[in-house]
Amino acid sequence: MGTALVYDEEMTKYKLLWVDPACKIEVPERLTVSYEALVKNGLCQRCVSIPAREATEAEILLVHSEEYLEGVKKTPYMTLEDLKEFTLQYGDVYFHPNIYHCAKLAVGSALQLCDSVMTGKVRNGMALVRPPGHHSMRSAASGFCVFNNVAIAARYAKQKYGVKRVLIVDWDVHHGQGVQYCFEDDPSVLYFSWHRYEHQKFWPNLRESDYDNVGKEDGAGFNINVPWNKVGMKNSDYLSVFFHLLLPVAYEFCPELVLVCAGFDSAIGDPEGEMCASPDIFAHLTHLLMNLAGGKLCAVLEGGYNLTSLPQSVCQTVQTLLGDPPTRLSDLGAPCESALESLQCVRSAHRQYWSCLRQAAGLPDSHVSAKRIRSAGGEGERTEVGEEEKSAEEQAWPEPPQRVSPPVRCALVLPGGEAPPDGCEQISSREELHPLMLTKLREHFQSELDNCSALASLPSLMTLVEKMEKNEIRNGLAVVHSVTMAMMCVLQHVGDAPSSRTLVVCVGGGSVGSHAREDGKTLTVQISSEDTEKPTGKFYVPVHLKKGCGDASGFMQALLGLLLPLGYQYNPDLVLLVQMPNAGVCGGVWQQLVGVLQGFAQGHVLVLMQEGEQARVGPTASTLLGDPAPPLEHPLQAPLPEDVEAVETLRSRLQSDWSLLQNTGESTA
Ligand SMILES: CC(O)(O)NCCCCNCCCN
Ligand SMILES: [Zn+2]
Repeated sequence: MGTALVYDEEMTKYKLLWVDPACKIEVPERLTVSYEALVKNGLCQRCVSIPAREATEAEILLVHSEEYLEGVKKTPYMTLEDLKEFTLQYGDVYFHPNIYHCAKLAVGSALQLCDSVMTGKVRNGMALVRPPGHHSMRSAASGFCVFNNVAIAARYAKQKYGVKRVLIVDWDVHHGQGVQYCFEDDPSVLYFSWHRYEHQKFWPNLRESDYDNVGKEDGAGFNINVPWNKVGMKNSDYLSVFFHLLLPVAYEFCPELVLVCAGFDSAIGDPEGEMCASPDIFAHLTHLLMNLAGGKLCAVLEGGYNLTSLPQSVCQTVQTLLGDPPTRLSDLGAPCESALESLQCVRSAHRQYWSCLRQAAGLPDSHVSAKRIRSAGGEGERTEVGEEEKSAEEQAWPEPPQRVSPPVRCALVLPGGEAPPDGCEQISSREELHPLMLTKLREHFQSELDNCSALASLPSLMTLVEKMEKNEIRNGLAVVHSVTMAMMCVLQHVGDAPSSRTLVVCVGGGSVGSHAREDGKTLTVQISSEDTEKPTGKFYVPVHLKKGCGDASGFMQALLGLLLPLGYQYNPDLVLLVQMPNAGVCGGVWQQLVGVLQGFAQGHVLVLMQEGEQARVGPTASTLLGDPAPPLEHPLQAPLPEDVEAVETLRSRLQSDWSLLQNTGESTA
């Protein structure tokens, strides 16, 4: 299934007709440069083009009042003076004879996108619209917004398609107070927003934008505000909030539809946000949301005022929606102290509503050690003077690198005779294993080697790895006689490369110790129900879950709160995902793991399975081919206290080595 793009150049046909410093950044070029960048990068042509349409009055009235609509309806016939007069009643917004038409098109575009996704015509998509929407309220325009495009789309999806739970992720740098007011008492719509706040000093200067505004009455817990109290937030700050707050809650909420208030003023160079996250961060934020709701994701443009970073961010988002591998994010540092404090405040405020945020009993908040930030080389407080003096517009950043999708997406090595699932290429090679490899194997696997079939698939596996290294293949799956033998082969082969880094994810028990060396060429995370004899090290992380991989919530907690931060900071060039014999991992969680891990290493994920696990081949291949993982069962049970404690203990022990694991501020030290 494809990716929809909704755009109509009619929405460029309104602009500011008088002097107003607060509004001059909201220009028609925002839309044209974004659309032209999609065309120039060949992304527009890969999308399913969906026409915009005007919203009906009934659709607008899903969120707005009659009197407000009646007022806006008159603006096309107003003189310039009347327009100025009409505008004065609202804040930081302007009207124009054609803005009502464009505002109806913006809402209609969001609804068209919604229809295309909900009817299964496409998997996901983006609507490039203006005027934006998330500030507009029931009876008021605000912050360049006239109608609340995304809020109307959420109500529309619930009414027309019976959607029971909608997640709205607002990564725009401003707080979408309009959305918050709309759903704050509604437990069927989870609104998440981060926003520049600076302790209420930043627009719209609302007390209710702070982290303690968790929603009201039945909606308590379903409104999540992450205030940024400093500017200059970076990729690691954004990712930390995803790993330690948004994703765990989103998986527990288990939405049937994800709407994104896709504002790109949270990117570097934007005069409003003054943040320092690179445009390619949106490739990862999008990727991390794409396995929710069975992949049903609608991104609707909100803000974004730097005409260089905006189109780059739009392209990064659409390219990920299309299934291209995200770029590798390099040198992710520690989240800054201010971000950690905000993160900790939000987690505390929401702890009572979300079982994934329950603190491990007995581990007081203040278990973090003050030395942690300094020893992790974390910036702690960002003191680079250089950045501070440069204005947002003077900031420079590298153009996001090309995201090439190899000619073959998924290749398989299967035991003799089996046909590969549709869309996958099969690899079988007759070459002999390299003698040095054979020697190495004999050292470790004397007994198995007597069984000649043990080696059968290894030459093909090596061919698969070589094709991956040459970027001829994006990812692969091999069903082998012995996964530990295959693992050794792969790591022996890639380990020869001077600076190779392989993230090894072992699902299930069993000894993987031999290869997990401490030279940093591999980082092994083993999730199982067994206590492994090998001690935890910086590069070997055994996650012991009481019910092992059979318990979805425990597993997801380890995946989101441990494995993702570790993997992003390690930044491997290959991910080796090994399903150990008798791992007992439940299907849904396995597919989530296969889906999420493709955000690393430009999608180079190699899955190893043992013969006899053939049932898993089909679903694994479909996820490797880019199909979204099916949603986990709802409701997700609360993680076991022992598992919470296990993950928490590992996190606090490892966070001095891996600073992306941090999720509490030093102030509690
Ligand atoms: C969609 C949106 O969230 O990007 N709208 C932002 C509105 C900002 C209003 N204040 C501007 C002050 C000028 N420095
Ligand atoms: Zn904004």
